[in-house]
Amino acid sequence: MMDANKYKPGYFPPQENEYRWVKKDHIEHAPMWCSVDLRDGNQALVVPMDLEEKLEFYQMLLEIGFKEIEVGFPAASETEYEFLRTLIDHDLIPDDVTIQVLTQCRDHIIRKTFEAVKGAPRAVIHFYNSTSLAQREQVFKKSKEEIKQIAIEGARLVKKLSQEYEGNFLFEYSPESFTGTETDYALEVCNAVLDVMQPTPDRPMIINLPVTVEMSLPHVYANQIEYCSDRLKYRDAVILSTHPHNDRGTGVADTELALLAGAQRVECCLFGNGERTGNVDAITLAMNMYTHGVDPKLDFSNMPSIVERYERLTRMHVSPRQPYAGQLVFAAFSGSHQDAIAKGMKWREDKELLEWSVPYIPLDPHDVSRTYDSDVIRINSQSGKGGIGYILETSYGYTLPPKMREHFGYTVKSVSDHAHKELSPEEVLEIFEKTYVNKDHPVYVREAHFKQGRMTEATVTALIGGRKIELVAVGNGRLDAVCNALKEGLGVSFTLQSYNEHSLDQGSHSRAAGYVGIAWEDGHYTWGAGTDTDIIRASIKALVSAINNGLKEEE
Ligand SMILES: CC(=O)SCCNC(=O)CCNC(=O)[C@H](O)C(C)(C)COP(=O)(O)OP(=O)(O)OC[C@H]1O[C@@H](n2cnc3c(N)ncnc32)[C@H](O)[C@@H]1OP(=O)(O)O
Ligand SMILES: CC(C)C(=O)C(=O)O
Ligand SMILES: [Mg+2]
Repeated sequence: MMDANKYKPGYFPPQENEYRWVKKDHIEHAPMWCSVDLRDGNQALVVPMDLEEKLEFYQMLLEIGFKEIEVGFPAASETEYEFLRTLIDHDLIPDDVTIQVLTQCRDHIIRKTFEAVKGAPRAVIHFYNSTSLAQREQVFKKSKEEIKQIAIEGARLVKKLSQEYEGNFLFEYSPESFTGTETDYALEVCNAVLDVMQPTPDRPMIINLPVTVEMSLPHVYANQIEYCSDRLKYRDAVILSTHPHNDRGTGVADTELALLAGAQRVECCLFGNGERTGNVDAITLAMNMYTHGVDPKLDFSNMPSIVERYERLTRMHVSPRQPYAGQLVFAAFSGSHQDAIAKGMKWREDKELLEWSVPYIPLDPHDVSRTYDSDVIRINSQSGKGGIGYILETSYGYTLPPKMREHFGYTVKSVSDHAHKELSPEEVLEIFEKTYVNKDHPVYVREAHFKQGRMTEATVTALIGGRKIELVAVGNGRLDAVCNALKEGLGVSFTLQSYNEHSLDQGSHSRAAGYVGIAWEDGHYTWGAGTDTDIIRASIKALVSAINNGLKEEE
C-alpha cells in the first residue's frame, strides 16, 4: 500500500528568496563543463569500466570538447589508480584539459589521492563530506560543528599535501547532500573551507553545491544557488558549480535554473548516466542551449557514434526517447505531424532558409548526423497522406496529385494496420507500384497512333481480356482520344477527371510519370499511374491502370 503520510519534503530552502533569476528567460553562454562520467557515472555501473574502456571513454570526452574531466576516485580501486597513472605517465592530458579526482575528507584517502595524482600537469583535487541533517544524525552521528570540522580538517590536509607533492593543483569542495542541508549551514561550511584555502581571483577555487539527491522543485534549488552565490566569501575567487542528480526527473531544470541564478559550472554525464536515476544529462543541456542559438562549446555532431561507444563501454542502453540522441526522437509516425513536417521541409527548401523552424522537430537531424530519409517520417497505421506522399516523393521522386495522395494514404495505412507493423520506404513504394503503376490487365494498350486535325484522332491497338481489338476515336487531345476509344471498346462510361505528369529522373534517358484519375458512371473514382521514357505512353499507361483498377472493383 502506498501511504503518503510516510513522506515529507526533506529540504531546507533559504528564508530570503529574491528570485532575481526568474526575470531571465534564456542562458546566454555555455558554462564551464565538467564531465563526471568516469567517476560518478562509472561508480553507478553494474560493472565499472576497465582500464581500456576508461581510456576509450576518456578519448571520446576529449573529442566532444570537455576541458574538465573528473577521471575517477583514485583511492577506490586498483583500476582507478592505474587509470590515473596511465593518463599522467603516458602524457595523455592535453594542455587545455584539466583532470579532476575525488576524495573523501579522510586522512588516508586524501593521502592516497595525492599519491595517485602526483606529477599531473593540472589537477583539481575535489574533496567532500556530507553535511545534510539525515547524514549528520544517521551516518556520522555528529553535531553541525563536528561535521564542519571534518571539512576544515580535510581542507587543511589537502592544502598541506598540495604544497608537498609535485604537480599543479586546484581545489574543489562539495558539501555533499547539499539539498538535504540547511542552506545557511551549508554556506557556513563552504565559507569555513574557503577561509582555509584562501583562493584568489587568479587561483580560484570551485565550490560545488550538489543536488546529491533531488528533493525539491527546481526553483527551490535555483533560490539556494542565488542565495549562496550572494553570500559566499571570496566570491570573485570562487567558481560556483552545480552537480544535479535526477531523482525527481528534473535534473536538467535544476541545472538550467541554477545557471540563471548564478552558477558558472556544471558537472554532468553523457546520457544522464550516474547514481540511481543518474547525473544530469550533458547532451540535453548542451543541445538545449544550441537550439536556442547559443554555442554550447561541446560537439555532438557525431551523435550516432557517441551512442554506439557509450552503449558498448558502459553496457547501458540509450532510450529511443532520449532527448536529441534516441532512435525515435526525430521520428513522426502520426499523420498531422508528418503533414506539417513535410510542408515545413518544403518551405525551408523553397525559401533557401538557414534558420531551422520546421514544426515538431526542434533540431535539424543533420546537425547530429541523422538523416531526413530514414529518421524523420516513418510510416504506420497512424500516418497520413502528407507523410506517405512525402516518402514517395523524397525517396522515389513520385509527386502524386493531392487527391491521389489521399487515396494512396488510406491504402498504405490499411496495409500497415492489417499487418500491424511499420512500413519501410521500400514497402511503401511496393504498395504504390502494385496498386497503381502500369497495370495491364484486363486492358492492355499495345500501340496508339495519332492524327492531328481540328480534333486528335487515335487509332488504338488493345488487348481486352486477351482479345486483340483495334479502336478509332477522336478527342480534345491524345489522352482524351485514347480514353474515348477505350470507352467505346469496353462499352463502359467514365470521365477523365485528373491528369498530371512530371519527369522522374534527369538526363536523356529520363523517365516520365503520369497520374490519371477517372470518375465512373456510378460516381466512384479510380486512380492509375504510368511510367515510361515517353511522356504520352506514360499517360496512356496511367489511364489504362485507372481503368483496370475500376474494372477490377466491378468484378
Ligand atoms: C555522492 C557521491 O557520489 S560521493 C562518492 C561516492 N563514491 C564512492 O564511494 C566510490 C568509491 N568509494 C570506495 O571505493 C570506498 O568507499 C572507499 C575506498 C573510498 C572507502 O572505503 P572504506 O573505508 O572501506 O568504506 P566506506 O566508504 O564504507 O567508509 C565509510 C566511513 O567513511 C566515512 N565517510 C564517508 N564519506 C566521508 C567523507 N566524505 N568524509 C569523511 N568521512 C567519510 C563514513 O562516515 C564511514 O565512517 P566510519 O568508518 O566511522 O563508520
Ligand atoms: C561527490 C559529490 C559531488 C557527488 O557526487 C554528489 O553529491 O552527488
Ligand atoms: Mg553525484
